Amino acid sequence: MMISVENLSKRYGAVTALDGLTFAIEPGVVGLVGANGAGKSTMIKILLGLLPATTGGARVLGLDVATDGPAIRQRVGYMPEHDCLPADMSATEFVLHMARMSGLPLTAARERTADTLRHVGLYEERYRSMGGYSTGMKQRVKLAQSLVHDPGLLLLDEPTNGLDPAGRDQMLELLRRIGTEFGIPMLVTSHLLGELEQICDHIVVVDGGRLLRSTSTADVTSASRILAIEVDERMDEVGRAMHAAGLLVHPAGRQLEVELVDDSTYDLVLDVVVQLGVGLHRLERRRHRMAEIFRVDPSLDPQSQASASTAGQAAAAALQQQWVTAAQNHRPQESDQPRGGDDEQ
Ligand SMILES: Nc1ncnc2c1ncn2[C@@H]1O[C@H](COP(=O)(O)OP(=O)(O)OP(=O)(O)O)[C@@H](O)[C@H]1O
Repeated sequence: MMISVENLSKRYGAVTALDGLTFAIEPGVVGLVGANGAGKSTMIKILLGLLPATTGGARVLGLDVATDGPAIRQRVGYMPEHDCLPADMSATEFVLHMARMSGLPLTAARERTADTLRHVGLYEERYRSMGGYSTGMKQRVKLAQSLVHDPGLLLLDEPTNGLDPAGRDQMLELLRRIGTEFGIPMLVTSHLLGELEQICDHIVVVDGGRLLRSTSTADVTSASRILAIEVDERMDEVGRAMHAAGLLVHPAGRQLEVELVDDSTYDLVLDVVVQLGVGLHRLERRRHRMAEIFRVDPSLDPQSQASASTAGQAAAAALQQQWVTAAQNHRPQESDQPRGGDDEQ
């Protein structure tokens, strides 16, 4: 197990930063997502053995955070969230210093420093003072110093923070390569679910210090029970005919969405299309979107739901209402007076 956390809580005076978290993650590229203040940095500091938990505990690479902090920090690379680089040092000087601090002999430290800086995409600039670096360059140096001692695990706190969209993409690509090509497991935090979805095998979601989900990305983004259908004309009429055929259908922009019950759903859809003689542009199963993991999971403690998923419940209720309304609007006996041609523009 890469990381296991058991009933972990952390309080700073009256503030509860982490509240009874339990989860376990296998080696891989793992995302820890939550809004600002959700408790991500606190979690990372506890995992490094730098901050004691108030109650509960955690193990990192099999080591106990309460007693094995120094051994954990020797084996783990850490990229802190905030700018922490000395302005008057060059990237080479700084990363070499960090390599020496971790115990590498001088020659090995020099080699590793040059290799690591090249891997993260810093070339001639590495001899210049870091005070003049862009945010993207500083993030690369922070990443390089976390990698230089060849760690068994990386803990990266908001590595895309402050980057523009192109810089974010480059950083995500770099992390993906480090995770897959070099095979270094990592825990990456972000407040942006969409970013982590791109590179992570597993996602842990925290909200207000509580665990909302711990799930594999593949599970969440697997195929849904919804068929998306696009026809070349008369979408409203097609929708009504599908409803008359017993399908649960509703419009979604320029497409119709039909609930997939079993294989016969495909036959019913195709029958309608053939009967009405319209052209079928698209017929495919929708993928789940990662954002759906913010929805309520009934297996979780009810208290965490209340704060966590108001938005999720509202979204689910709105979706339900849409289905009902759409079904009413598609009632066949009203077919001579359809809704005012919406969704056709
Ligand atoms: N040293 C501290 N003393 C008091 N409260 C703290 C301390 N550190 C963090 N907190 C509080 O604990 C909560 C969790 O903070 P934490 O920094 O872990 O969240 P985060 O998810 O990393 O957010 P961010 O991305 O904004 O850093 C917040 O309410 C924060 O204000």
